[in-house]
Amino acid sequence: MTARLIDGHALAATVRSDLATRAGALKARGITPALAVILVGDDAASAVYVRNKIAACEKTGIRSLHFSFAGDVDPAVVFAKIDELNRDAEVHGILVQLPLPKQFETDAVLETIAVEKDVDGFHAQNIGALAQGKPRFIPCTPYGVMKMLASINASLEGAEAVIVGRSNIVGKPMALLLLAQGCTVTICHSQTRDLAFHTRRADILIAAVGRPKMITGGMIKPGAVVIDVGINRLPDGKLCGDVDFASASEVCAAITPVPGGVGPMTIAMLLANTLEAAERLALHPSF
Ligand SMILES: Nc1nc(=O)c2c([nH]1)NC[C@@H]1CN(c3ccc(C(=O)N[C@@H](CCC(=O)O)C(=O)O)cc3)C=[N+]21
Ligand SMILES: [Mg+2]
Repeated sequence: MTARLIDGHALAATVRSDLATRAGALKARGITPALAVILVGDDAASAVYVRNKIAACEKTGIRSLHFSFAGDVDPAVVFAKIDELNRDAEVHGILVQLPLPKQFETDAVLETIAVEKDVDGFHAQNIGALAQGKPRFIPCTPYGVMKMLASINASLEGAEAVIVGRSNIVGKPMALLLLAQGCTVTICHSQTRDLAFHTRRADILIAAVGRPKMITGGMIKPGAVVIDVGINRLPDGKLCGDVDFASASEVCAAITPVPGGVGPMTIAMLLANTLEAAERLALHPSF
């Protein structure tokens, strides 16, 4: 291994310590920052992520409220809960864990969350604000990736950034953020004709497809920065990313591990957005 490792756990701990200070300052003014998490169904991975989120809240002095519903729940029940949380002045952030069961229209659910409490940044208005270069909440995974790039002083102005994956929650907002920092951005996806042609040009390569080890060393430009957003569970139970770490780390300059990379930073930025929401609501109580 020749590449520098970008340690998501260490960076997340740094972010959390700053957040804990800010949470303390809010509490001194009588405001306890609070995040409400809604989980529908019994997806095992979702349960792990939600547990990690709640544990991270506790470490940081953020109150967490957790609401679980059966997988066959009537969507009206979940809409009613969101509505109640939207009105609750003691709740600053609301997150509905994705994916939702089939009977839900996901966009309709996300659009129900009050924009000023949408700490995932998935509401159409918040995505729109980001697209216009006036972000209100930056989606947590791409936000965490930007912090990881900053932590190694990656130069972004004029850099070739290639994103593999075009999801609304990672690929698209990631492209907007890199674009805003001066990268020339390419988004690749399942219909891209020659994936390796694009990835080999990348100074910054972001893998967010959900296909285990699909990006191999031969697809990477020597000296590139490689960010692995994928979290795949192999048949043996081990986690791996979308990047083949062994071959990639022989070629690139810096790389994120899985686990211990983007995942912990995603959670840290969720807490950051929750604190941001609480601070804004403290400043503008009528907001
Ligand atoms: N409304 C919503 N917001 C999200 O932010 C959201 C979501 N839905 N649905 C699913 C994805 C995925 N996601 C992760 C969060 C933490 C880890 C994480 O903690 N990963 C650990 C390992 C966890 C494990 O052991 O499985 C790590 O990479 O080291 C991973 C993935 C948030 N997401
Ligand atoms: Mg994607």
